[in-house]
Amino acid sequence: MPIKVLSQLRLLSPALPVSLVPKAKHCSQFACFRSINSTLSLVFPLRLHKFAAFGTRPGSQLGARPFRARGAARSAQDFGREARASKSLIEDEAELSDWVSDLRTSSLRGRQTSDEDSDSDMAGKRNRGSVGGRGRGEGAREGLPVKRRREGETGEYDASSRRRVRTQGGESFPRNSALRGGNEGGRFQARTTGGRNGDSRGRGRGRGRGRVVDSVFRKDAKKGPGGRSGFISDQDGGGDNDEEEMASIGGLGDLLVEEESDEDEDGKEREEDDDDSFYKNRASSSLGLEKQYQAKVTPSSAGSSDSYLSETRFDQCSVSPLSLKAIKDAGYEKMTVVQEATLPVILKGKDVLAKARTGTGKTVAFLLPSIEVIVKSPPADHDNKRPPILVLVICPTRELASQAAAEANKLLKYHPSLGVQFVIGGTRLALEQKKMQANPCQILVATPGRLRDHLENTAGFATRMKGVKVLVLDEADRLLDMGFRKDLDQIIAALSKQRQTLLFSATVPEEVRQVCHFALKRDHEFINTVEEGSEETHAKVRQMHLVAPMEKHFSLLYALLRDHIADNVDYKVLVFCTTAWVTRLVSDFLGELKLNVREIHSRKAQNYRTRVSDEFRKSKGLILVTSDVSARGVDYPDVTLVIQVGLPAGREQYIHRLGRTGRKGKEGQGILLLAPWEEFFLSTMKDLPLTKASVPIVDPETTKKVERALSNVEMKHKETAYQAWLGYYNSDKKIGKDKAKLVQLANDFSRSMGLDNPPIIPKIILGKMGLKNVPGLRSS
Ligand SMILES: Nc1ncnc2c1ncn2[C@@H]1O[C@H](COP(=O)(O)OP(=O)(O)OP(=O)(O)O)[C@@H](O)[C@H]1O
Repeated sequence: MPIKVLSQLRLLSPALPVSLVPKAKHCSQFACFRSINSTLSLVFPLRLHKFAAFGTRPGSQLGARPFRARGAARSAQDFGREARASKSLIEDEAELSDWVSDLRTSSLRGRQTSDEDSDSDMAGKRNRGSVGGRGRGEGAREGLPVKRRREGETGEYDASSRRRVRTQGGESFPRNSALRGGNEGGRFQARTTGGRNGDSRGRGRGRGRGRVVDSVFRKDAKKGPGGRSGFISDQDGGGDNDEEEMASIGGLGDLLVEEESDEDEDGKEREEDDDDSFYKNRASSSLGLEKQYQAKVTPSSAGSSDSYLSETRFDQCSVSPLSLKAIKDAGYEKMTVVQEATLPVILKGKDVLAKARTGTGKTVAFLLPSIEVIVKSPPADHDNKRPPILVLVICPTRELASQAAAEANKLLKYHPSLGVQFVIGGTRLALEQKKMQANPCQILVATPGRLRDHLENTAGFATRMKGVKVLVLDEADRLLDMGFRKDLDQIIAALSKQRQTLLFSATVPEEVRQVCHFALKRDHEFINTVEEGSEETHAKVRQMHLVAPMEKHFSLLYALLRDHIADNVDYKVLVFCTTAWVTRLVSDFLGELKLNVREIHSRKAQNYRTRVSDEFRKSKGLILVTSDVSARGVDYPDVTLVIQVGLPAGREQYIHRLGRTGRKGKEGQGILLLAPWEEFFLSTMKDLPLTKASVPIVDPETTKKVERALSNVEMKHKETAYQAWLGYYNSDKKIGKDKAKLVQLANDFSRSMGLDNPPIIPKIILGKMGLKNVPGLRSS
């Protein structure tokens, strides 16, 4: 009884201290919870895995080398004692979803818990990019109503605010095509923030802290520190190649709220706006002393406008010989531009916010100096049982955490006393706890939700966290959006204020730049390697859009792929779809057309996703149809084409998805396939070099083939795709506000799959979507 179920959950909402939670596990109404959970997972396909206190934790993660104690005991307050106040479940929908999940996990089905998150669907809700709300990651869930939205999530907002960039003099102006000029000078902008407010941002390019980067490197190189020697045998920290869609997602709280009135929903929005203004106020005060400076890369690195490597070699920098040895083994000789720009600043101990294009080596850019900080810092006194974590890297996805840990392992190859470990959602907390106890490492890579779990539930962990010298937020804009902020608040509160903080991302929207100041010191430096007036995307990636009626999308997609395959023997294509279920549908469809295709999304079991991800990384001649689980950070080499079908979650998400091709200075191609009513999205990307794609030929024979393929796709898959499609676009303010029109469009989508009669949707779901009694829908 879903309504009853929701009311039962609501009964639990006023305050649910963690300590009370385990009792739920032994609740006599276990069967009832199981049914709650299965109903909820059907209706709200959330990722449900985190709430450790409610039951067994799934999965595992890999540790690496042990921590070598270097001193005596050191005390710190246990975070547990400062644990969060009890709160409403509605306030923290992700945790509620996790709790529900754990009930399911503990259910009599005896299912392998490590697959839990595959049951959740993160992809049903439009995720408006980095300033999006709780529906982060791959979006949120299939077929869900998503009412709670923040102003910052709208395309219009993105359009106006995103394109505000600073001139050398610090004034803001809209970026437009006239300002694009490549980076003939090969220069990047590096600025500091930290003080001045408002419009009088002061000094112009080249003034203030101006300096020439290569001279800095030469100077620094003379200092070259020594290092320890030895070979590390234990490399397991990087081996777990899990996929993370997001540490947690929003939604259930939304739904509970939605069940009530619009006023409630508005109230929720106001609550979040209040959060925003709190951070923005803090942010603007930290912007008061803003300074700017310009740095220059060496002339030779200025060659191509898209050059990702600088002329500076790692051995010209102040890097320890053992790190240099590892860098050499990894095959890196010259630094990438972002590495060159950030290394000396980080080594000086500054907080840094860095922006650099996708695939340009940001991971090494933050890992290498972090390792150097540890190597150079004197041994501290500490509790041998609870040795401090010295570097903490927080990533928004499991995949990224795993990649970063693997990269760290490469760099630590010759540092025998240093190790890396990663902790990620969707895995068994207890196992992580054991591994951390047995093998405490100095570097920890984590997803935010899981990190918070450890803070709250792992003995001594909070004490270890107090030792963090360097905090890295990878994909900073994503991490600092509303969805992760609560987790981050708690995490940051648990860290020492003496730490150094580094924020890296390919996209740093202005509003996030402001919000992010809560994590950084006032005198931090903003190092932007994307030249003013140039695009955030790679010049070598040809970007095109194709606007066509929805009924043609399947044929056009097939024709685009067919043509691309014909022209590229070593084709490697990513097809991004709006939701997990739409991803499955498209994959089925392309499979029916005998294309070599794989699918990856949050509905797939973790081990399958890991396997497919690995296969795609290594393969050529393969198409990977994917939801936004692959949008950020995933380093698939040599992707020749990225196709995005339907509205991306936002401008930033478009850029990150596109960034899966053209990595490391390579060429690539991107095509955005939209319906005419989605064309408005292009206005948010006017400063990007998108051109109109030529429409591929779809002859009658191809049309027939496509129709046949669609008719072979399982009906159930079409039904779920229809529902997911409806949920996704329903959450878009622009499209979702006119429900009748939305349903018309959904029915067009249904027809495009070959279903003239749209699939039936259960009334309860329609109610949740706010679509009850909307003409054109069929309900049961
Ligand atoms: N100095 C270097 N020289 C050559 N290759 C490098 C260097 N530094 C990093 N790389 C490689 O470049 C690739 C891209 O790096 P990475 O994934 O860190 O990019 P990124 O900027 O974080 O991308 P995204 O924004 O998509 O997350 C990786 O395969 C990495 O091993």
